[in-house]
Amino acid sequence: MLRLDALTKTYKTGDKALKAVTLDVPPGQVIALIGPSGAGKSTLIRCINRLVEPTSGSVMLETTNLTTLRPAALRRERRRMGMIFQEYALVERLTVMENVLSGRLGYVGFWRALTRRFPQKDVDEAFRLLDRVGLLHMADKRADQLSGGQRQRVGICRALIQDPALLLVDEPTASLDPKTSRQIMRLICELCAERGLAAIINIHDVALAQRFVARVIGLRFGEIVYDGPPDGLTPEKLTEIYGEEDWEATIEKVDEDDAVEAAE
Ligand SMILES: Nc1ncnc2c1ncn2[C@@H]1O[C@H](COP(=O)(O)OP(=O)(O)OP(=O)(O)O)[C@@H](O)[C@H]1O
Repeated sequence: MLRLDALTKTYKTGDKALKAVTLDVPPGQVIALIGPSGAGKSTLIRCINRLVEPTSGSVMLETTNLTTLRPAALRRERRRMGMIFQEYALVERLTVMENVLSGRLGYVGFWRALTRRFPQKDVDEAFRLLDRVGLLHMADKRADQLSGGQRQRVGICRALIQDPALLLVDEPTASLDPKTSRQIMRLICELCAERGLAAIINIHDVALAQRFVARVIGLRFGEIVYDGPPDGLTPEKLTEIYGEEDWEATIEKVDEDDAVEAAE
C-alpha cells in the first residue's frame, strides 16, 4: 500500500539524512523504525507526507505518487495519512473533543472549520473513538488538564478520525513513563489491527519495538541495515545498527517486561 523507492534526503546543510531508501509496506502492516539518534528516522517519516521535501526518489501511496503532487492534491492525500507526534501537538486551550474533531479539518468546509460546526457524524465518531481509548468521560476537559498518556490517546483519536489509510507515528512514547509507554504502544497496535491500518512507528526503545510489532526496520546513517522480525535482532545485529553496547541487557529486558505486564 506504500512503496518508497530510492528515497533520498540531503538537507541544505549537506547532511545526507536518507540514502536511497527502498521499502514496501503491505496493507495492514505495522512497522517499527529503530536506529540511533541522527539515523534519519524522523526524516523518513516526514518525507512520506512531505512535511520534509525529499531530494529524490518516490513515495507511492497505493497508486498515487506523493512526491510529484501539487499543494492542493497533496493536502487531499495527507488526509489519508494520520500522524501521531511525540509532543502530542494538541491545542492546549481547546477541549479533548475539539482536539479530536480538529482531525476532520481537512474534510469540512472553511466556514464550518472556522465556526467549529462539525457534522453530527463526525461528532458521533469522535465519541466512539474517545470511548475506545477510555477517555469518554474526559470529552469536555481542556487538553492542558490531561496527563501525558491521556494526551497521546487524544492524539491517536485525532489521527484516526481522519479515517487514514496509513498512520505515521513519530516517537509516540518518548515523553511517557515505561508503563504508559507500553499501554500506548499496545493501543496503537490494537487499533491498527482492528482497522486493518498500516503504520510506521519511529521508536527509540528497542524492547518496546520488539514486543509489539512483527517487522522491524533498522536505520543507520540513512540506510536500512535491518529489515526483519523482532527475534532476528540479535546482539550482533543491534551492534550493527547502534554501535557497541551491552545488548544482552536490552533483550533480557523484554522478558522482564513480560513478567511485569503479566503482574499488572
Ligand atoms: N532541518 C534539518 N536541517 C539540517 N539537517 C537536519 C535537519 N533535520 C535533521 N537533520 C539531520 O539529518 C540527519 C537525520 O536526522 P533525523 O532527525 O531524521 O534522525 P532521527 O533518527 O530521527 O534522530 P532522533 O532519534 O535523534 O530524532 C541528522 O544528521 C540530522 O542532523
